Amino acid sequence: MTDLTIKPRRFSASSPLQGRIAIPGDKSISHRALILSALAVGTSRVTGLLEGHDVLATATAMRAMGAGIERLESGEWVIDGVGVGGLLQPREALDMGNSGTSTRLLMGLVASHPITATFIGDASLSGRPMGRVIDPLSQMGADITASPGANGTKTLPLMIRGLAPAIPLSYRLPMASAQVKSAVLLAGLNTPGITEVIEPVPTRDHSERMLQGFGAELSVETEADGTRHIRLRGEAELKPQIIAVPGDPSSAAFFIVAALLIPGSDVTIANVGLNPTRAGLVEVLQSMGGDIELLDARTVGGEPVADLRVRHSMLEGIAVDPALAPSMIDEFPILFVAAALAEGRTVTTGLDELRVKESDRLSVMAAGLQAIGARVEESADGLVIEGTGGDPLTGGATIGGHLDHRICMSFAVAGLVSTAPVEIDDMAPVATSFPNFEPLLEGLQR
Ligand SMILES: O=C(O)C1=C[C@@H](OP(=O)(O)O)[C@@H](O)[C@H](O)C1
Ligand SMILES: C=C(OP(=O)(O)O)C(=O)O
Repeated sequence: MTDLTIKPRRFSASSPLQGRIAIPGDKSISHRALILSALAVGTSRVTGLLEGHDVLATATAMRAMGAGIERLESGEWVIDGVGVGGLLQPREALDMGNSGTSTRLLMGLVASHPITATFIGDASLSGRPMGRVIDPLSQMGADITASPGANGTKTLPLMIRGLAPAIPLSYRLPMASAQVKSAVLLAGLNTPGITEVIEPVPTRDHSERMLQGFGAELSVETEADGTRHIRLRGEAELKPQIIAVPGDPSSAAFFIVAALLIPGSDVTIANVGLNPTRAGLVEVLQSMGGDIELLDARTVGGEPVADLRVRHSMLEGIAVDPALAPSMIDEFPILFVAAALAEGRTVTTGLDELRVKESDRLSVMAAGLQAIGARVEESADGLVIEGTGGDPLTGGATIGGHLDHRICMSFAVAGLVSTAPVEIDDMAPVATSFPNFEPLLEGLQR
């Protein structure tokens, strides 16, 4: 799984980007398509599956727990499910690579099956907090032994012994996290009675949509203040499905921002997922003055999708509403690059969660942007950025990618709008979510 070849790359001031591209499948939806297909009774087919390392880690782990998972051709996969309750004891440790989503969702599955699994991962993943899933899953009866991390956190490697039947739980999320929500719901699938997740701040709802699509009894009730109560009836029988995975808005984000920033650009990005719980970046960039046109809005695989036409625009700084953060949580690194070239000041707050992603995305972005000439200040929960008003950044520095795909791609885009080249020490992590990022970029440069 882990490719140890280091790929240093240099990104230089770019000619206009022009043309049409299709980006790979959505990472969140791809994980869930594999997991739920593997738990259905019968054969499911998935098209447009993201074949990034993170999703492949989920596929390998589900195979190790008994599912039949086969790749027919690019993006097209067939999955023979074992049925809810039918997961087998994996013989070896499950290697989650760099993927937080794989780890937390699969921990949820194991928690309510009568099996024991060990989870391991790379250096980045092994530093990330797992207490957030260990707490609710332990309340459901799972027995979990984790490694001690920095500041009292619980981390990988960890071992989880599931309990079947598990104890149904009503759990109020202490942080806005779709991974924690999904871990509890997936544990609830093989648990008698009703498992409830109470979500004060809405996060991506792909698990809810797809569970309903597979025939699980799941309801969502929203209070006047927006708090969502998601209730799932356990011991569900999932029916196999045919799933078309839409393009990943989090991958599209790099091309949207590159096209907005590079003069003369006019790019159409086909088939971009625009689920409202994911579309915050488009809204923010449009309110900064970005020319992003939604074409042919339609539904693919139960998710809203459109083609996006993006043209070079002068952006204006903005105070980003922290309530939008969950709907663009993975897009802040590239938004910071956009803000660095906007006219005036951009202020972001409420972003503590960025500190526990593949890297501490607030401090890594602040330091990297400063190194290439941007004016950035880091606060406890956000960045304040004074833009150049469209002038290029200085560039001329080497940026550490910190095993974080989104950091690598954000600074690649920054290199395209810098006077001197920006070197990324290792672009290999990009293969976790967007294996063809570089060829797609080269194909658009005129
Ligand atoms: O559920 C998911 O598929 C994801 C949820 C988010 O993480 P959190 O739940 O930690 O916010 C996001 O950052 C990640 O890339 C994918
Ligand atoms: C945070 C991310 O992924 P994960 O948590 O699955 O590692 C991401 O893709 O930006």
